[in-house]
Amino acid sequence: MTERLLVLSRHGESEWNLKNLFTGWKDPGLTDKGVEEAKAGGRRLKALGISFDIAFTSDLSRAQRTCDLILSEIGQPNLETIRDWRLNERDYGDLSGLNKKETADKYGDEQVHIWRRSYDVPPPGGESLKDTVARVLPYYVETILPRVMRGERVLVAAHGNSLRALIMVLDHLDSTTIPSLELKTGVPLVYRLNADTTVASKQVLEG
Ligand SMILES: O=C(O)[C@@H](CO)OP(=O)(O)O
Repeated sequence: MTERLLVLSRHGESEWNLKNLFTGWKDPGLTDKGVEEAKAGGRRLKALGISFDIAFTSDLSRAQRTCDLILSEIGQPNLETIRDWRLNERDYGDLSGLNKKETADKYGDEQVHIWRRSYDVPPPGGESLKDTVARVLPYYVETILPRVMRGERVLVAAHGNSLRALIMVLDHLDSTTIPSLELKTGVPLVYRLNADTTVASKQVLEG
């Protein structure tokens, strides 16, 4: 039977997650805790006997490092890995590098929540989640999904919002339910798909 395994993981905690800064396409590295989170995710996958045929990650180092750490933990350090900007974090535009708390103090909690979690309101000069779906989804459908459907076991190590964009489609969330979906750093989500590409099962590998 074809396995159709798709594992998604947000990167481990980054330096800017720790400092509470809007990150987007900026490229901070992982903190020590982030490294540990990524390794722990790898260990949980290993404990389930999961291994991969191909990995995908973004153009950003926090996701690439997370991908490498997961693959090392499961004993596949040299696995073919494809990097693509379409898996990048949502571009935070003019907010990139600003402190989230200070920005909320300046513009109000409600406005900042709209910029952070609404479906179709972009932050100034940046991408909305809808814009992010518009680049992540074609990449998923054209490049990632065909591999899953032919039985390759696929790892995607990416970002909070590029994965929220993908999960919105996989889990049939809409613009009213997506705002409450939060992804923890370094926690792998194990999806198994049906022959019609819908989700057969989903497991959250939390510690
Ligand atoms: O700063 C970012 O790029 C993201 C992820 O850390 O922030 P948010 O929680 O607002 O989606």
